[in-house]
Amino acid sequence: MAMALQISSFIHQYFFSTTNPAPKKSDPVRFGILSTALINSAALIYPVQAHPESAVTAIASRELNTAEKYAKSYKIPKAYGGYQKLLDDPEIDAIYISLPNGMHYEWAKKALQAGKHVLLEKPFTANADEARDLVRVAETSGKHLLEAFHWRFHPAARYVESILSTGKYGKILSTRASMTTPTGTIPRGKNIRWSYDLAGGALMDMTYVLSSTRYFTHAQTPDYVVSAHSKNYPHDERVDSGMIAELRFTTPRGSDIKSEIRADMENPYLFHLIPKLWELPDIRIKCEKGEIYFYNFMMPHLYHYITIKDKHTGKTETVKRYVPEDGKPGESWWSTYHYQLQAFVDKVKGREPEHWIDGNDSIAQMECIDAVYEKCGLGRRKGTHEIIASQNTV
Ligand SMILES: NC(=O)C1=CN([C@@H]2O[C@H](COP(=O)(O)OP(=O)(O)OC[C@H]3O[C@@H](n4cnc5c(N)ncnc54)[C@H](OP(=O)(O)O)[C@@H]3O)[C@@H](O)[C@H]2O)C=CC1
Ligand SMILES: O=C1OC[C@@H](O)[C@H](O)[C@H]1O
Repeated sequence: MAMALQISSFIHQYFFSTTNPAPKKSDPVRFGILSTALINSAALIYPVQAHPESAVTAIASRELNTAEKYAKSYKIPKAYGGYQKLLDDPEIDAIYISLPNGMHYEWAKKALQAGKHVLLEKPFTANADEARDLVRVAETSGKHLLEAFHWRFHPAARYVESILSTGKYGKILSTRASMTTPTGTIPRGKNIRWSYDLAGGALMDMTYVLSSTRYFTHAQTPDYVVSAHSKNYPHDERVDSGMIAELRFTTPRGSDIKSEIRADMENPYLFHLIPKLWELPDIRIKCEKGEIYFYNFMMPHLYHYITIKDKHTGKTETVKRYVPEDGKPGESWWSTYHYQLQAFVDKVKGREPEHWIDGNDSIAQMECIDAVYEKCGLGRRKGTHEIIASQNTV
């Protein structure tokens, strides 16, 4: 189902950004994009079209020809054959990195060292060691670095967070987060999600399940991982096509919170016949005095609902939040990516964004991912540069 969401998001983004083009201000944040990845248009190019203070100035691909074709089709002024060439361009302020997971660390580090701000796709890096080093480099560079957990910037996510922050429903007891896509929607083989060398795998790709769990519980790293079971890709047993795990967290919001997560890139069909298209990414949060359920937390701009059950009264309320409640900037058609862009531009411009994800949060997220991979026996993921280095020493 995740793929269907992705396609809907492209259409949504294309439609609303082309019908709401923003007149540009004189000094936009000039983005360069590393790679011609599929996600670029939904995550950055279309949101930029509808945003007054940003511009996509350059695209880089491994091949110049690919970059040129891409630049032409999206009306991007400059095209580079080679990622470093784009980083060397002094007319670029910020880099959006949509490279395969295993390449995030290397190129984010190079971008920061070239004096650029960085919007880095999830997962932040291949593992926590890389995350720690990258955050250190960002701090030294004085540039901003943001992990592109777009969903957290949307008013629906902000709303769930605000309910929990009131403490009305007491301590959190347990959470259950899930993200799946039916078998066949990510075709086996070439897709980066199946490559060990590019740090693919279900938990890496559908890392939203840990992100949502950690965000709403205010958790950093788990006290321990109770269990973790991977379903392995038959063509490369080091890659998880699915992952189920149970973690325990102690946080300001609860002690020994039981958190279950499930990610599956090959979700079996119901009765071997029906793809479970209704299984959108969701999270259930059980508290002492109530229960909150957030359906489609990952792309809430397309559709979502939030149910809040009060254990005391027995009443259940259903809420949808497509715009911020308090008059803050936002339109009903703004996607998670648009909100994310707004926050990123605010930060670069020296304004206080509505929401932000700091480096320590991204480090803790990668520590959780490492812990789950260790527990299931697959071991922490390796970065592409690490794999190449180990091959060269053999
Ligand atoms: N925020 C979100 O909603 C989403 C985020 N993502 C994240 O974005 C990133 C990109 O995902 P996706 O758009 O599916 O990626 P794609 O597979 O569409 O693109 C990846 C790009 O990376 C470049 N690349 C460099 N080296 C390699 C290599 N060895 N093999 C393959 N590609 C290579 C290629 O660009 P070129 O040839 O131009 O150099 C390629 O087009 C991932 O980190 C993913 O987790 C993905 C989907 C949604
Ligand atoms: O980040 C993502 O969001 C949508 C999914 O379809 C995709 O696999 C993943 O990379």
